[in-house]
Amino acid sequence: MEDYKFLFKVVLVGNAGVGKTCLVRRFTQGLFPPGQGATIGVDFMIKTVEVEGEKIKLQIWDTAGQERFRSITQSYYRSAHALILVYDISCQPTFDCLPDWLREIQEYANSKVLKILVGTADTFETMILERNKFLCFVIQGNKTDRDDREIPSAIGEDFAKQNGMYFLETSAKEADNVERLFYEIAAELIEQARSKEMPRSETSGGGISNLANKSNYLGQNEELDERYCDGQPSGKWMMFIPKTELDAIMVLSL
Ligand SMILES: Nc1nc2c(ncn2[C@@H]2O[C@H](COP(=O)(O)OP(=O)(O)OP(=O)(O)O)[C@@H](O)[C@H]2O)c(=O)[nH]1
Repeated sequence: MEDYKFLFKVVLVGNAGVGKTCLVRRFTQGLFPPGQGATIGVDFMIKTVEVEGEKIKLQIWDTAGQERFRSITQSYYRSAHALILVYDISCQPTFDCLPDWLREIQEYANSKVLKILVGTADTFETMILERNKFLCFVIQGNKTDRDDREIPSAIGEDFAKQNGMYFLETSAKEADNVERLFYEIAAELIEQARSKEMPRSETSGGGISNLANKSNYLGQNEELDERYCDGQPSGKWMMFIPKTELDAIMVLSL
């Protein structure tokens, strides 16, 4: 099994044509695709990075910006650790739509919540996340290589600040700030994961069921939700799968 310490799910959303697919391909494949077609539904790519000496697997979900795919893409927001909301700095309407995106994300991120702890037998590292709070939320202006900018950086930055988000401008075309975007997200998620780790003693009292033969559910959070929570979601949920060898899962009743 591949060796990594954390698996993080990063989801990109934003209007059609802002460059989400190009950003993902620039980061995961190091190229700027010529004649990139519109994304149909949702696509995903994986890249393992090393941050602060830890191997981190980033599962990057690229959603379609077109309205007609919205019902498919909505279901991906709620299981994200980090959400990147992208606009095109040379296209005012893509910036004007950001409040609508925020409303929609809020609506879908606030659905059922539950709390699960996942650990390995000997270390039992655990992390708990609030489902209705993304750990890392970035507003990102793309296409900085263009000379027909419509949204000044300061306006984008203000919007991000008002909504408590990170802000970064990138160019997928020129590979400007793209690595930085994903590495900073990974670093932020690691920090938050570490700060949420609980000592072993705090985890006693819950029921532990053996998952040794079910480790193929790594990262499949929706399946974990359904399978291990008896259809009674409540409280918080867990999204990190911390170790390659998953020995046990603890479901806490709240
Ligand atoms: N100049 C410039 N063009 C870019 C950049 N990133 C993407 N593009 C162009 O913008 C267009 C749309 O890019 P995509 O990556 O397909 O956009 P998307 O957001 O994934 O679009 P949907 O899949 O429809 O949601 C393409 O023609 C890209 O070549 C960039 O950084 N600079």
